[in-house]
Amino acid sequence: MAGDGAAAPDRPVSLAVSGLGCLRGGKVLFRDLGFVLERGQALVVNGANGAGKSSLLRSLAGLLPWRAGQLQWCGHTLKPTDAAYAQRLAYLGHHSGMSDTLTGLENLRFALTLAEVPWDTGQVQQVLQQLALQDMVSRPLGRLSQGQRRRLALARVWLSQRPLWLLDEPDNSLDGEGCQRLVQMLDQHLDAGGLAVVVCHRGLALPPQHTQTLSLSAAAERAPALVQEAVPC
Ligand SMILES: Nc1ncnc2c1ncn2[C@@H]1O[C@H](COP(=O)(O)OP(=O)(O)OP(=O)(O)O)[C@@H](O)[C@H]1O
Repeated sequence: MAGDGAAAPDRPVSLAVSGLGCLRGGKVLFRDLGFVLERGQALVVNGANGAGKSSLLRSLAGLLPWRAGQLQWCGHTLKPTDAAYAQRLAYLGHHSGMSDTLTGLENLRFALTLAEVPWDTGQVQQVLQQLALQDMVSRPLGRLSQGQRRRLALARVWLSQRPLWLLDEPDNSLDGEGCQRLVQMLDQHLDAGGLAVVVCHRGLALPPQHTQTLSLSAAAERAPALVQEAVPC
């Protein structure tokens, strides 16, 4: 199925983070943060506004330099600018990063071309169907609702064929049905052996045996608590 093919890495993947620290605007957001994700596992990150969740995700994506600590991808120690690692991840920030004037399909084609992913019409159609987007992808993005745009951004991630997904509040603007589709999408990605780090205020009903939760404290001086359980939806 499309989801499986889109997510399946060629071989088992892992991400190990240790001693990670982040300084932003002269303030320590977190320090000595660590976790390990093996094939098929997700980390859900929660915490108060301003606690540093997006900064953590940007650090993991190599968009913010990490001040302390180490990242290992499949056992190899990374530098923030490691191009091979960048090609293994799909990052979704608060904004979709798509053009308002292009249609949904044109945006997807552009994004997949940039990511050097071949266009597979069958797979694209299947992902669009799973996110209930078929009827709106021929419209310019600027004429879509926020929830529809978010679904399209998720389609971009799904079709990216990257094993590591870094998703910042992917449920933003999604209705209940959209949240269910997001969970199904993540389930399929994890089933196919992918990894995910998901920032989420509300929590997502991901499989508990494959999900860790990291709570970033608003008080930056405190060490973050890592709990081995899922957050109920
Ligand atoms: N570009 C920036 N320069 C300096 N400080 C920043 C910058 N962006 C964010 N910050 C600060 O870093 C801290 C953490 O921000 P971040 O966006 O990571 O928090 P968050 O946990 O994702 O918050 P939210 O739940 O509101 O999305 C905040 O105190 C914020 O003011």
